[in-house]
Amino acid sequence: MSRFPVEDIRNFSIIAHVDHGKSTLADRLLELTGTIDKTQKNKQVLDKLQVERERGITVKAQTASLFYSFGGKQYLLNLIDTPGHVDFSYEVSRSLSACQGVLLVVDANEGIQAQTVANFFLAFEAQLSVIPVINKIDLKNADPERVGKQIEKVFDIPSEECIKISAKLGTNIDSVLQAVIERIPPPKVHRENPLKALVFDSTFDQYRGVIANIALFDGVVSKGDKIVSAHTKKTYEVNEVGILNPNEQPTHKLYAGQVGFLIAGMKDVTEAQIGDTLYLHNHPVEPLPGFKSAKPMVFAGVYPIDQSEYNNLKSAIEKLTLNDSSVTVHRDSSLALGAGWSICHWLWRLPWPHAVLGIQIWGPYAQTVSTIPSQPFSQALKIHFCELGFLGLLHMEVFNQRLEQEYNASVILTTPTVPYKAVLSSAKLIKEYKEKEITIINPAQFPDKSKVTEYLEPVVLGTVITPTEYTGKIMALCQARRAIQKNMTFIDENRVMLKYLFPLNEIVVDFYDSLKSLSSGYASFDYEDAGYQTAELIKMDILLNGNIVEELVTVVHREKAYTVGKGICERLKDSLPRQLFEIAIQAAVGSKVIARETYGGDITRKMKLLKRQSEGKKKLRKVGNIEIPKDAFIKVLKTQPNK
Ligand SMILES: Nc1nc2c(ncn2[C@@H]2O[C@H](COP(=O)(O)OP(=O)(O)OP(=O)(O)O)[C@@H](O)[C@H]2O)c(=O)[nH]1
Repeated sequence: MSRFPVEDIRNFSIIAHVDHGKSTLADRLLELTGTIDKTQKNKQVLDKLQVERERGITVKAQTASLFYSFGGKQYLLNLIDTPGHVDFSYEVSRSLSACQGVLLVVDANEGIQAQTVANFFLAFEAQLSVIPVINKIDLKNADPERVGKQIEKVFDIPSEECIKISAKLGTNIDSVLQAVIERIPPPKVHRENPLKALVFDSTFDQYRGVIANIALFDGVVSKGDKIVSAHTKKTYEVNEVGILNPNEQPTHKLYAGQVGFLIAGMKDVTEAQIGDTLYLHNHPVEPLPGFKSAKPMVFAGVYPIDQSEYNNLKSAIEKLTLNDSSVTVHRDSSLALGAGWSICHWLWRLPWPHAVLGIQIWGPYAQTVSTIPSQPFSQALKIHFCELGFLGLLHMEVFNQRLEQEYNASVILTTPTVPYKAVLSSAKLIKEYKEKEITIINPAQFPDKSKVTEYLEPVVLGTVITPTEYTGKIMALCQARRAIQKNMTFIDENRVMLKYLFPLNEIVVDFYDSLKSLSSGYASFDYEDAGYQTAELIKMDILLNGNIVEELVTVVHREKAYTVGKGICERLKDSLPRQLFEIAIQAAVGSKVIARETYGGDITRKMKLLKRQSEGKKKLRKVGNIEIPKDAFIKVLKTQPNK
């Protein structure tokens, strides 16, 4: 690695809207530089995760070092592939911190999309050189001239600077590599200074422990060096360093300006914080600024399907969050089960009185009972779960899929919620929470209106880019989601860019799907955090035969209470098994019932039971003898309340 002086190194990323061809371009760059074999028919080599290959998307940024000869010199080009989806822009900005320039890939047919705009500004704000690349020029409908003009209009980059390529056919890939060398500056680093390395990513390997991806800002690191983590102050001996080519390839040393991996006996997942600075023992340095921690936008409870698997799930989550640090574990909690509902959730085949006598049940129920851990009964009646924060819904789904595929953990995710806030007026509550403004993630903790000055909800600034013919429908959709229009710009004669301020809650579940379906898939969407706004929020209870079902308490905007309440009641009705007697399912705000479904009451069977009815019915109603299937509760929580 010493062959490469700093001026012969380029660190760059590829950024683009989803599906515009980043990974395909990365494959071609890898082939052209001989990093991978052309004949292997490699496809998306950098998409290593199973979920990435299945979904055809990149969720995790990957790094590869390429060697390229140009003008009689060999260059070391470090390519960092990044995800394109809105939920993963956190990975994008992390990747950018290790780069000096980017290739901004735009589809020659689709043109600039919402994520193109978002990604461009991430790079622009980081003061990186931007090389526009118009891809897919082989497509029948490709119009690179039009896209070039869009780039000039929206990003102020002269259209002559655009490189027109077909990543699929390998057309003009050479010009891309040459532009990387000519237009991106080498990193500004000092090899003679003591080591200063940024951990910009890390993964956990069962056998080798933590593998950190590092970018060296100063100095040199070699196998055998003693290094210190600025974050934990722990000292380690470096076992292995090397480059990613794209698989790990050990080298003797890594020098400032280079990017590679490092293994140093970090066993615990908490030891390799992304954003940490590593330095040599006895040569402390000023740590690099690190990264802002990712801000979760949606929260969801994660339950193991089998409660006895809870500890395994917890450790799988710990490992996966090391690799995907944008997931925050908000709460590792347990919900004490009170009402008959919850007990039935556990012992769903048993009617309530049996559950009370739970420990003494034998015979046909023995199987069910044995799923209760051998703890005191009160302990057994707890559902253990983790509440996790995600950057968005796709992020949540991908995390779930990765837990299953990479860690063999089967989980159930509940409907996502957003973090609301309340400004407290009650002195007692302020004392209890030790602050005036509290964030509410668990709806059960939503303070009563009489105890607050105001409620606040998170808002985002959304960008929609669409062909003009769908503008009317999209505006109506945005309005129905309580959004406020901020701006409207034509990016060419056929496309318009709309900016709206959205309550996050209104877009978090199904907005993207609705937008796609009413624009036949042509509109694109992206959003950025825009703080909080005052909102008329209310807490809504769901009652079964007059008993509040704790797990289904939700916070909704006053305007949406009826729709959401009705939806939950209907879904609950559909999820419960047939009942002999009538049960009321109600949605209520305070003491006011706003939606109601009546359910059950099988007439023929009822007739037969008429004689016994009166007493029995009363008893059953009183104790809420509802046999609730295990998945009913989950179905209701899982299904999207806004639909
Ligand atoms: N016709 C044509 N298709 C292309 C070209 N480049 C990529 N594609 C196709 O476009 C689709 C998306 O390409 P990817 O490389 O996966 O796109 P990406 O931007 O990496 O997508 P994400 O990883 O999901 O963000 C694939 O079906 C590619 O085969 C091209 O130059 N021409």
